[in-house]
Amino acid sequence: MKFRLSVDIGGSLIKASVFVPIGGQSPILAHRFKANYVKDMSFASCVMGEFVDFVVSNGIHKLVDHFTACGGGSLKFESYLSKEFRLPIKKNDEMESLIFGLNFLLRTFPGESFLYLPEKSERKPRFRLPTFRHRRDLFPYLFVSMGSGISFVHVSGESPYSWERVDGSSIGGGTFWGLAFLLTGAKTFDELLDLAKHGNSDNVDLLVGDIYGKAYGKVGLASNTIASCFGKVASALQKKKKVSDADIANSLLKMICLNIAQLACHNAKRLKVKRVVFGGYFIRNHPVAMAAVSFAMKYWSGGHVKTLVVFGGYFIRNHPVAMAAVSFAMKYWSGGHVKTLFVAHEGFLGSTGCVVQDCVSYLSASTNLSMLSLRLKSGAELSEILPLFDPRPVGIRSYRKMMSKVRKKKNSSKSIMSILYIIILGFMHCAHPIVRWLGYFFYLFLFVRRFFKVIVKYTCHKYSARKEPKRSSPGLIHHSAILNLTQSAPTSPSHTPLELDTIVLDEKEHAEKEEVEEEEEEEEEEEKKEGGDRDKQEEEEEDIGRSISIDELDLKSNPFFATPKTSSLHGTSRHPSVCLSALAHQHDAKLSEQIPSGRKRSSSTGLLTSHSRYLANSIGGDPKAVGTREGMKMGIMQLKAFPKSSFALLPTLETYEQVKAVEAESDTDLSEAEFALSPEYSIPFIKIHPLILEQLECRCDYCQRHRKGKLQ
Ligand SMILES: Nc1ncnc2c1ncn2[C@@H]1O[C@H](COP(=O)(O)OP(=O)(O)OP(=O)(O)O)[C@@H](O)[C@H]1O
Ligand SMILES: CC(C)(CO)[C@@H](O)C(=O)NCCC(=O)O
Repeated sequence: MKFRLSVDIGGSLIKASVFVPIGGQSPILAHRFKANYVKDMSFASCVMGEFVDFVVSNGIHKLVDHFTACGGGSLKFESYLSKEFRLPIKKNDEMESLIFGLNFLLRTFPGESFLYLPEKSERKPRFRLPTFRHRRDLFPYLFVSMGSGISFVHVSGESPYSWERVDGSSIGGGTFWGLAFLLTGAKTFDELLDLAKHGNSDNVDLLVGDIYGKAYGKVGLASNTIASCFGKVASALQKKKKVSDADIANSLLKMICLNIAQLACHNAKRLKVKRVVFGGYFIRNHPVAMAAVSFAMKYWSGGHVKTLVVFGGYFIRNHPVAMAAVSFAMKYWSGGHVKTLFVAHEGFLGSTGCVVQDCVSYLSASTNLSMLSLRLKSGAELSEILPLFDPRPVGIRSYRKMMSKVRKKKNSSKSIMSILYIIILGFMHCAHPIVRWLGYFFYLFLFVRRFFKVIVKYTCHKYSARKEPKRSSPGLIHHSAILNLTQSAPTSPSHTPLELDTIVLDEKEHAEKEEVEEEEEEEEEEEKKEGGDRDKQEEEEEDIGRSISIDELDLKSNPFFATPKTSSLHGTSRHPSVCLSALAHQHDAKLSEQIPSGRKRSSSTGLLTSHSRYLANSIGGDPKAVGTREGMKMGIMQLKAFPKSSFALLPTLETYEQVKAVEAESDTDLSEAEFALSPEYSIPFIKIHPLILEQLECRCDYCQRHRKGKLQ
């Protein structure tokens, strides 16, 4: 799997996403970018050259063999870009990429969409939502792309072709940008947002109360409802009153957002859709915009449309005023029936869609979105949106430079300190004996500390050398996970195992592999049909692969995990370890094939621990966290990401309460998470949750002895 570069070249901005596979060409890169992820960058369209410079100076164009592009600029700048990068461009449709990216993000990443509820908690107004795992929860919806201009797209399904652009508005982000620059002294977009945050639109807008003196109750207009945007300005200027830039920016932002939300509401009503999703860089997590759009949606739907609104777009950009205004507006106009959602990667929907589509088409044209989501999650992590116009500290090469600077600095400060120590040592001879002895003790302390540091460093080095070496490194599990995209969704335990050592670099090789695998699968199926005994075995295996919900596990009455007594008796993670290692013995042959050489231990528990660490590594987690609360959290997040699997990372989960506690702490809803043996890996013990082992009546010595003891 190679790097992927995608760009969305819009009317105002260029958004780029780079897919970085784990264990990339540079070890620094692999270290810096722990796992596969899509990294976002953005540039103003007017600085197309700057974008090209960024890609070229960081050598990103050398890491890819082509790049994908969407948006109007992908057509306009096609020949310019392909000449600069000396790479072929694959052009994707703008709307198609936006929808693809949005569906992918909403269906894949928990917390991608969030409610903005400033009235609930001022300190933490965001309420992150889980993924839309079920299609019925999401489709159909109305997507509002808030870019330079506004597009309203009706999305009826997951396929990238199930959409129709039903409306548009030329009053959008570009309008705000242009008018705000005209009307205020702001020089950058960020300045504008800052102004809007501190402004008060009531000083500029004419309210119903300003006209009526109170509410116009007969037609349902509250006194604080805006009767006319900027309606106070003319009279204020006539009276030679100054209108502040902040108030103008705040009012303008609200005006445009309210207009967009109003159109969205009318379109939603017309199309009878229940959900409206807003995206585009214009919103850009900006609280004023989000709040304004939310308010408008609520107002204009008149409370009749139960609407789930997801706002995106860089315009809003985490801005508390915009988010509050949108949320308020949506609630107001819908009579409380509208849920206003914002998306975290709003500005990068197109480029993310492109990069993900590119991964899909590279591997297999038939791979569907949900499969990709599932697979990417094995190592995927979306980076935070990086600041605009400041690509320097984030580039690959710049990172290398940065690191070498840090190293140089460290080295020079070390040598200065050593010289200082020698000088002090010289002076100490002339000092009072007490001071001298204190000095000697201090030096002894420094020496001992250094000694331990060296030991720790040596062990860590040994460990990290294991962590990210060339082939057969744990990190490569991600490669495999991605490569497995082409295989059908795992349904039976006999599913093809992951090949940790294989990186398929070209489609041809991959296609050949696939053919062989398909043949093997067919053969296996025929064999199974032959023997009745085998049928039985198959049934058993199917049962193991069955998904079990956490509630089904009835953990409270589970003798192993329900009482604290059990945990004190067997230590925190002994039992699962023993169970797991018993299973490990059963599958020893397979294990020895799959655990990288030199990692096998004589003790089965040791084997398990090493394997848990190995697994932690491979999912981009902290191996030191295995068996700790952090490890638990990570495991839970992982369970969420792989709904059909469970991990050995969870052996310390002893009680249902504990699961619940971690669930609450990690802001994850586990009610839908399924705990089951995953058939994707041929190493079953990795995937077995200790709680499930118990359910499955594990036949390992330890469990059997324990059961006997209980019976007696
Ligand atoms: N730093 C910024 N500089 C310029 N505009 C910004 C910035 N941050 C947010 N914006 C807003 O984002 C808008 C652009 O949004 P977006 O990138 O989604 O649209 P686009 O793709 O350029 O346009 P279109 O989709 O209409 O072709 C701008 O018009 C502006 O309102
Ligand atoms: C032209 C696009 C689609 C380019 O992204 C966008 O800016 C837009 O939807 N503008 C509004 C055009 C209209 O009035 O329908």
